[in-house]
Amino acid sequence: MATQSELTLADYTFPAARLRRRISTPARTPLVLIACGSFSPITFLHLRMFEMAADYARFNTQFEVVGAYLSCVGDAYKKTGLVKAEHRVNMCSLAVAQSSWISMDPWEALHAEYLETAKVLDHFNYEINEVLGGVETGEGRKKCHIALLAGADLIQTMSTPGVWAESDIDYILKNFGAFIVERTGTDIDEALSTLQPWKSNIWVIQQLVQNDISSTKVRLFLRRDMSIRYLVPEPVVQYIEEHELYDDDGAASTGSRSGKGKGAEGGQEAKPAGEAGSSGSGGG
Ligand SMILES: Nc1ncnc2c1ncn2[C@@H]1O[C@H](COP(=O)(O)OP(=O)(O)OP(=O)(O)O)[C@@H](O)[C@H]1O
Ligand SMILES: O=C(O)c1ccc[n+]([C@@H]2O[C@H](COP(=O)([O-])O)[C@@H](O)[C@H]2O)c1
Repeated sequence: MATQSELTLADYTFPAARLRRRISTPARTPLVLIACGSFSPITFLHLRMFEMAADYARFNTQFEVVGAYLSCVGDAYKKTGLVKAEHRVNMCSLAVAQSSWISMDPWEALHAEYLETAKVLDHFNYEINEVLGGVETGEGRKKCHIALLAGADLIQTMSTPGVWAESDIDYILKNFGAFIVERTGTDIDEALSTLQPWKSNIWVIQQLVQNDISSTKVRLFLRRDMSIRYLVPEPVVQYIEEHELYDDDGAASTGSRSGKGKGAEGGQEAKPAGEAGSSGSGGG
């Protein structure tokens, strides 16, 4: 497989190999889950989100999951702690290498400019429903429902003035909707309070085993020379070691300390590891 550093948009092809092209229950609506984020680095919780969402969809909705994608933000996002896109894409690819249904799509990360999430979801809709023509049901073809998969902190940022364009929130929640995984430190009711007009397109998933891993904590452990084993997949541990990522603040990173609505994590570095805050709006 070409590493992301060798890939350019010119030779990009949509990764469709793990997308199930035939639905097993024709009455159901095929669903593809898209997790957008920094993934700096990817953790087991990010992977676990897909499993939680698939269970939730199976037991509580009329959807049938036919595929799932990780999409890393590009370097222009310039969030604190963001290592270069090529590393994040490579780590995500390693993390899903053994998965039969989760893929890594480098398209967003290959862009030099920042791409809003609405555009990223449009890309998946185009590739899956327009180019590939959706999925076969046995009774004809059906378009897939493309949905955003995110943690509660991300949906909370939709209520934070200035982070998202109002028109994008409407566009995303009307046309795609979101599967939201509860997250320690985020009040889900509060996070959803301003999103009531779209509530029929927002599915909230309880974490039955509370898991508070965050990339921020993983980076903090690495800077303190502490183990991150069993917080992130082993090939990702090895990749981080090989490339000496996150050893110090800024090395191999995109360089900025602030980005689209994101602050520095310097304050957290001063705290003992156990007190490091959660990420996202709570402290990412
Ligand atoms: N522990 C968690 N519980 C629920 N959702 C999570 C958790 N960790 C990450 N997510 C979600 O995963 C997606 C990608 O997150 P992101 O890459 O920002 O990870 P993060 O751990 O929050 O990173 P950072 O600590 O750098 O802010 C987001 O939608 C985020 O809400
Ligand atoms: O599209 C937007 O306007 C927008 C505003 C804020 C955040 N996002 C996306 O939400 C994700 C947030 O990731 P993170 O790591 O900052 O929690 C990332 O994929 C961003 O591109 C997108």
